[in-house]
Amino acid sequence: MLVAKNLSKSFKEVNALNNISLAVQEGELYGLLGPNGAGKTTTISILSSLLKPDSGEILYQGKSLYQNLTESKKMIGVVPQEIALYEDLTALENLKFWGTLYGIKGKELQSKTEELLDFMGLSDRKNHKIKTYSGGMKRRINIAAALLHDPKIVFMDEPTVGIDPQSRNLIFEVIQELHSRGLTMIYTTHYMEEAERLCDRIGIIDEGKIIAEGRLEELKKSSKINEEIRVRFTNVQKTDLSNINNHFNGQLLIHENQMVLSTSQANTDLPILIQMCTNANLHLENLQVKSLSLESIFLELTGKSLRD
Ligand SMILES: Nc1ncnc2c1ncn2[C@@H]1O[C@H](COP(=O)(O)OP(=O)(O)OP(=O)(O)O)[C@@H](O)[C@H]1O
Repeated sequence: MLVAKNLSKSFKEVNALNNISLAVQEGELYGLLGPNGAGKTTTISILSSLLKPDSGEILYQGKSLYQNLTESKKMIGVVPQEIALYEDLTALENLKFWGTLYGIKGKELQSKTEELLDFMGLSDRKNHKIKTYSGGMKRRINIAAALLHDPKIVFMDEPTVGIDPQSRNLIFEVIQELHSRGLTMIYTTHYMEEAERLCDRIGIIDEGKIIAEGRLEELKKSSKINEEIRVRFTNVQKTDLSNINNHFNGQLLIHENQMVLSTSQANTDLPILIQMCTNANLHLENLQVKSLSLESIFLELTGKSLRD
């Protein structure tokens, strides 16, 4: 469906993309996972023709994007990170506005907007102004706007940023339904849980490069580590964990009251860890040994946390 070869892009001295190649099959949900500034938005802006690469090649169904720009654009839908809706218009008016831009008219526009409002579960609110919508509802209309012209491939740029967990689940349901209908999607996120839950295949991107790619099981198999020890403390400061951090150099992630140790030898590391916590007088609230997550794989590959 989509093949991109050796894409590079610089903004003055910032090397935003460095020789990125990827291929997405028809019907696939491909996740681009990476921290802020990794190059996700630049990648999808280039793949969707919003931005020209400095070098590289993009093919849709075997044909060059730029040699078939008009045809290719009809195949592409983009859900931008920023909400692209008029606050003072209703949801229906917004969708009609976007539909007109795509050249959809009359009865077709009417039925398409109604169908998408229904699909997004927002028919009963269609005549309310966008400014009365919650963040999650705006996101759903933003997704609907990208689907009006029946694209074959849709790019979604961090569609769950800044919304509550319930709205996030509704958006996941929408994406899973679109996936089951066979839509090809590229989904960017810096939340590893989303990539794990939704995506068929994941490309891990950092500093403008894809540093690992594959299905979740493949990524896990290729990693040297295989387990995570997750410890939640009742109350802990980063400095309380400095001895533990020094001992397990480079294997530890710390977020607020939680610490995650990535290891290939949980049997040996677990007793040492518990002993060190006892010595430091730390109160454990919860302890789990789990199989590897994407976050630990990212730590192993880059030496840093996805959330930095
Ligand atoms: N128009 C621009 N001008 C200058 N620098 C830019 C521009 N767009 C992106 N960059 C830089 O390119 C790099 C990649 O940015 P990009 O927005 O693609 O990352 P991202 O992974 O999407 O991050 P985020 O999750 O924060 O959106 C960053 O260093 C960013 O500052």
